[in-house]
Amino acid sequence: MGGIGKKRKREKQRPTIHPDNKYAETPPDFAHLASLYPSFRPYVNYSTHGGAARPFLDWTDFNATRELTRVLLLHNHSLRWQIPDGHLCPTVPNRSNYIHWLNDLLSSHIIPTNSVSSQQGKVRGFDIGTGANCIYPLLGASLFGWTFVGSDVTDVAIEWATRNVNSNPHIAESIEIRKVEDNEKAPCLEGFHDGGTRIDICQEVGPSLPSLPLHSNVHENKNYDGPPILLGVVRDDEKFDFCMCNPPFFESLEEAGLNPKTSCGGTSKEMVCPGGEKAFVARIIEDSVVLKHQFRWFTSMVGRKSSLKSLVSKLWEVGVTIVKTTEFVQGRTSRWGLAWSFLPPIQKPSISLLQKNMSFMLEGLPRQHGAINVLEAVKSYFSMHGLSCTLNTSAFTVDVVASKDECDSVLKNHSPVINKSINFQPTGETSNGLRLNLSSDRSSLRILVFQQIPGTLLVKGSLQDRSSPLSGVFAAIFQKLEEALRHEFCTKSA
Ligand SMILES: C[S@@+](CC[C@H](N)C(=O)[O-])C[C@H]1O[C@@H](n2cnc3c(N)ncnc32)[C@H](O)[C@@H]1O
Repeated sequence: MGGIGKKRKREKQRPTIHPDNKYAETPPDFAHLASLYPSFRPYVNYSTHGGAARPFLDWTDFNATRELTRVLLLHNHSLRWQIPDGHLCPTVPNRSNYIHWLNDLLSSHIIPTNSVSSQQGKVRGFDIGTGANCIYPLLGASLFGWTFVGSDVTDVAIEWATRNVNSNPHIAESIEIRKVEDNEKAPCLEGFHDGGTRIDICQEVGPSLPSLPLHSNVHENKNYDGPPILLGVVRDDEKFDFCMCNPPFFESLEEAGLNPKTSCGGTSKEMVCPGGEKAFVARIIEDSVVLKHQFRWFTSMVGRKSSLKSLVSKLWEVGVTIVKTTEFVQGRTSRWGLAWSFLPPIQKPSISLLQKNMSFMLEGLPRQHGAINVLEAVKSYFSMHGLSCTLNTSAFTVDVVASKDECDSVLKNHSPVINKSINFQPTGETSNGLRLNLSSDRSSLRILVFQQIPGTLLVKGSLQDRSSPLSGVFAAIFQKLEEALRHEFCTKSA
């Protein structure tokens, strides 16, 4: 009983719909829509189970789901829309979640806004594989006034996406539909190794690509060898605030299968690519390394948690500065949003100059990752950068002593991979009070780790005093530490 109760409680706590989503409070009212739109009426059935007649749709009927999407886009977004039989039919609440999450990212000011100049001050996005439905550009333009390039490889997608754009003259100017040539191979990526053998995946075209780290885990996976995705499609002089993608999730038609409980359509071109979503998004990551100065945010939807995990590792390997993930839940289906950037995160000067204490939480840690492991990782992080630090296992603290120059060099370096087995020689003793070798240009900061609840740790950082020479870099150092710990403990435990 207790177990079931707990499970229910956990299910209730699962993230569901974005709070700004139109359907967050009130799901679509089928009876009301049927009363307004006669074409929708034939698809609404009523169950009399339990007294009151409750409207419902037959989700296995493609025409019913398509008509629902059509009337929702018309009713709630004033958008005229249609797709051909059998093509992927988007659900509006689900696709809106991605758009709202993107809006959160863009307005978060985590990275500079002016580093990639947008067209006439308007947000500009690139929708990879916009599909016949062109759903993301239509929603993004209508909800937030964004402008878009929507790309696709199939003639049918290009024809119907163009038709959907032109049916909405109020936003048509904001959306360009761009054909990706299917007969071209994506530009070659060099430098991947498979068991020590160098593999050149295809013949190189366009700008040369940097070698990726040799320990890239991509050799475990199938490589993408389809048409270009970003590189070769985005023009040299173009800049975008973001790219987005709902990739072909599956490796084969068999894997795509048919969910007998729903009928959202989807042709093989829409649903399947060799290597599946992992290969497709891995290629977006590789393209992003080359196009890092042309986009503020790169994002993609991911259909499997296992893909998310390996893609996040790949991102850190290629040297991104930020990774953000989110979970989109609709009914019983989960999808994940993955975002990354190569821009330096904004280090808020007001905070770094004034703030003496900072903290963050590490959540969802597996049992084997306790406070001591995190403390050891903190010590390892700083000592790998050459800073002297002391771990006090009874007080759950690490005291770090550094000069301003040493801190600056930490900030200039890429985050090192935390190596928990590193040997470190402490330079001083600490108990509750600090007793470290502080010369005049050196100062100390203390990191404390507390267990909040099982699986959740609070990491606190505090400067010895506000006038410390480290006060100007404290926030930035602490942010770097947070990224390194999240990378070590949160992505690997995902
Ligand atoms: C899962 S569908 C997504 C359609 C739409 N964005 C949505 O969310 O419903 C994937 C789309 O990617 C397109 N596609 C596949 N490879 C592509 C490539 N290299 N460049 C652009 N589009 C591609 C497919 O034709 C298909 O329309």
